[in-house]
Amino acid sequence: MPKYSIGVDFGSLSGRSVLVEIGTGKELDSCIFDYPHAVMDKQLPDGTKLGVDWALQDPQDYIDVLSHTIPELIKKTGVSPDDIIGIGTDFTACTVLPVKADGTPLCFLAEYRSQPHAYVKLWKHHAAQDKANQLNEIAAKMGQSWLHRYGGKISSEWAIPKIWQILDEAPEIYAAMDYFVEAADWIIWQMTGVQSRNSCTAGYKAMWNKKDGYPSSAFFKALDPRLEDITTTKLSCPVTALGEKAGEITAEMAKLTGLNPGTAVAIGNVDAHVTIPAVKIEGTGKILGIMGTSTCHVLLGDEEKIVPGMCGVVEDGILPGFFGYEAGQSCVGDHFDWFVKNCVSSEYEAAAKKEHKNIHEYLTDKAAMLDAGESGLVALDWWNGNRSVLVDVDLTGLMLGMTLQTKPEEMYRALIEATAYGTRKIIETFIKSGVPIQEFYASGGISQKNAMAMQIYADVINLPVRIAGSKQGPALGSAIFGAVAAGKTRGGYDDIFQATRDMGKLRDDVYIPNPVNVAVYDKLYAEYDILHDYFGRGDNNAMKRLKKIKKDVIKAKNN
Ligand SMILES: Nc1ncnc2c1ncn2[C@@H]1O[C@H](COP(=O)(O)OP(=O)(O)O)[C@@H](O)[C@H]1O
Ligand SMILES: O=C(CO)[C@@H](O)[C@@H](O)COP(=O)(O)O
Repeated sequence: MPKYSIGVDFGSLSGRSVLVEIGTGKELDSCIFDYPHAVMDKQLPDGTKLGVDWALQDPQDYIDVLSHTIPELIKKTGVSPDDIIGIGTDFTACTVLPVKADGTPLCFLAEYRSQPHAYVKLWKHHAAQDKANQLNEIAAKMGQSWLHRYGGKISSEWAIPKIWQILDEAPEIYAAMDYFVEAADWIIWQMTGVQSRNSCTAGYKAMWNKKDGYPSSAFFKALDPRLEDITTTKLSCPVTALGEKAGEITAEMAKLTGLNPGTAVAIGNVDAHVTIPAVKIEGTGKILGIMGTSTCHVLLGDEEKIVPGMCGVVEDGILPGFFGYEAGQSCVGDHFDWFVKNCVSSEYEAAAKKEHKNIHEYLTDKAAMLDAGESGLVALDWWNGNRSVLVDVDLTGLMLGMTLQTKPEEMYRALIEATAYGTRKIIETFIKSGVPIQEFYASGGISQKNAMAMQIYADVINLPVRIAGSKQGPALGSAIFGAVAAGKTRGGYDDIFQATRDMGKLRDDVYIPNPVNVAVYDKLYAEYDILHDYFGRGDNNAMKRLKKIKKDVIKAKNN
């Protein structure tokens, strides 16, 4: 009798569950649940206004993903819960929330319902940039040795800038929280009844290291004396390595999901990192881009190398025995989404409808008729800041070369190309720093939906591009970890590498660079490079000045 594992992928706007056969990786079915509160970036449900660059979520939506998708999956597939032996989950990160000692989120308590700082701060909450700047300055001044593991700069997306923002702006929330936890770990807590912290988010997002632990209390004290004991209070909890079992489904969670109590639950994981086994990567030289709303790049290395502007290098941070590297682009599909929502005429909308295409497909088909370089456009991919290699969320978008003849499909293509240039910058930085890369693997929505974009990536980075065999890369990866949590004696695996070989999937087709396009894109990339350094490395801080003017005006308007 085959055994099964469930993988649940908690994305930025929805959660997806997939039921997978252990041993083959065959996906029987999947279910999706859109978060009712989506991303709160303007106001809370009661109308409380949020500031510029805020992005919050309501953790009830995560529980609703489990209670909707898992029973539906069991019903649709007809698989008996007796044969579902494991479950794994992955989350966006750093997506963090303040909770009480029993795991209750502060935002569930009536007294904090109108307090923005009581909610989940989503990974793309960028309002703690001033804290990140101060942290980076102090860490550099104090010669903190861990800073190099994060490419020399901590991002405002991460845990410490976010909790420091709470301490500064809402000290009562800081005092009221017993723990500050990643949503990746909170959901595991809800499922098993036990708190755990996974090595991936602790390592990449909270500066924890397998050998050295967290930065010293002297460092936290230098940030703010009130943070001195943070690692033994709000962050305290032993860190567990990926691939371990976190616990088992509780009776209460069994009632909610239809799973059997006692089903093995894998330790929490991150949507990008968890996808490595899903695409059969079990060694070095292959960089994986999870291309959706944003792109996260993950890669295995044999040694710890210092790579400027990477998000981090964490020992065992992706697979045991390797140094896991992460880099990323804060906005990829979001660029295209912004464009189709704001810059396409009703004439185009109507034409797309007539051809029974969605607007992305319509624009892509038109853009695919163009040759590389034909539009005369070049864009910077910073509509949501720059995560790597500049690590600066205050950078903004730019498109150069527009004329009265410029068409929407040309701009759409220029935005796709810009994200490919951003990826090339990241790849070149890794290679220059001694981390070898020979192939690009792609997973996530865009890798499945847009063949033109994938060919552009192959041409811009001049590397073969391989595509994930599953439309649900992260969820499949989570299910693989779920099978490992169950263990061999229950019908799963003891070894993540064997599970990867058996259950990971890649498509047979490969995008091979076209030499004619490679030559044109080399020239365009040279232009991108000049603009990248001019606007991104301080020669011209116009983007920051504009943002400052905007913030001041909005603040005055709201007062
Ligand atoms: N055909 C397409 N070509 C390019 N981008 C697309 C296309 N269809 C949707 N997108 C973009 O893909 C993103 C969603 O990616 P997906 O992987 O499904 O979600 P998530 O990042 O939330 O996991 C959106 O930002 C959307 O703009
Ligand atoms: O930053 C990370 C992982 O480190 C991602 O979780 C974050 O970019 C969100 O990814 P999505 O684009 O929503 O899939």
